[in-house]
Amino acid sequence: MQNRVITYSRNAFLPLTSVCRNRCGYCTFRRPVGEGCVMSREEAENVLRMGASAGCTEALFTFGEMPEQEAGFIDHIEKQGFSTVLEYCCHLSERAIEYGMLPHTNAGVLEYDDLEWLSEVNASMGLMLETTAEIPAHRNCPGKKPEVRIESIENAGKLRIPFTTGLLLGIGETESDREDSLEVIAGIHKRYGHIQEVIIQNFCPKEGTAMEKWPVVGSSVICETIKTAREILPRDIAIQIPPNLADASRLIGCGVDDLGGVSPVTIDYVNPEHPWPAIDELKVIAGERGIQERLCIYQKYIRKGWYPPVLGNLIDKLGKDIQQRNEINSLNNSQ
Ligand SMILES: O=c1nc2n(C[C@H](O)[C@H](O)[C@H](O)CO)c3cc(O)ccc3cc-2c(=O)[nH]1
Ligand SMILES: C[C@H]1O[C@@H](n2cnc3c(N)ncnc32)[C@H](O)[C@@H]1O
Ligand code: MET
Ligand code: SF4
Repeated sequence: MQNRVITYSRNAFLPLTSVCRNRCGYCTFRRPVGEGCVMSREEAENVLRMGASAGCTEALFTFGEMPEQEAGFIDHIEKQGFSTVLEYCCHLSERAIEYGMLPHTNAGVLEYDDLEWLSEVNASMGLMLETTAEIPAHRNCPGKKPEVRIESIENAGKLRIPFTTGLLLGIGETESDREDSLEVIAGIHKRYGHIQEVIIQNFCPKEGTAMEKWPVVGSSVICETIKTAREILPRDIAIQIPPNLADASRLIGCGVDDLGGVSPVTIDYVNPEHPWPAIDELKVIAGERGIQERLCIYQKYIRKGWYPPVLGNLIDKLGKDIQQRNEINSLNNSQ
């Protein structure tokens, strides 16, 4: 995997709701229940339309965890014509498929049954483990308890959902906690075989949060963690870093395989102060390894047929589309 080409996915980011039952000390994405706390159908359709015309292959649904547990939320979701955010997500996933994009959902922790029916319209799903350590940043976060996250990731394995997980670095964990978190992910993958990528994401302090002045981890810690991840994780798991948060060109040499989802039509709503590099810049970051587009479901899982029947034709078509684009790009490079 070390010398394989660097990959990325072209996506359109839809933050369906900012309401969340957790209170992570590092997060500015979360907002209280109020006007505009649910993305309207019109806004969502706009992002899907723009994404499709920009050649995106993935619709990324990321939002607050179990928002229905927050008082007054139901009124806001009902205004869009749904009784839960997952019903809304399911509807928009179907719309995304009609627009020609593969849905990938990161909704936080989900109940087994919810995971099961949402997976019927998703090509892949994700949930960051964050860390196996009990840390103050996760006080008042029922969904960030390590055992709760681990169970959810295992459930995705039982359901054969191609899965993205990862670590958030510098939130109060120690070096040995990072090793422990990676061992846990490796162990889950050995049992279920569904982890396609692990994100090594560095925490970025945000103004107005409890962790505004919290020290950040430097590139050397990120690099060490990537190397440790490469040692601990099975070879078939890709290591992803977000190119808008870290010094990606330097970290490539540490064992990175992938630059994750990059959205040409929206900002990164979780890290709005960090714009993504332009798609042309990804080529510079990847250097001699070269850069190629991938789908949100990796080849291995396409071959195994780990996707719902409704996605068969679209996966086939998009696979051919990106193959053609990748060939044209590599031809241009060799001229
Ligand atoms: O733009 C972002 N994309 C995030 N993504 C998107 C991700 O980079 C891509 O959608 C996947 O690589 C799938 O192609 C996540 C996906 C997950 O499943 C879990 C966590 C994340 C976290 C982020 C994030 O913080 N910012
Ligand atoms: C969607 C993912 O975004 C990450 N996330 C949440 N807040 C921050 C932040 N301040 N800096 C970096 N990553 C963050 C978490 O790991 C979450 O699971
Ligand atoms: N709320 C979910 C989680 O933290 C996904 C998005 S975070 C902005 O797991
Ligand atoms: S990081 Fe996710 S779970 Fe934590 S408060 Fe923000 S939206 Fe909620």
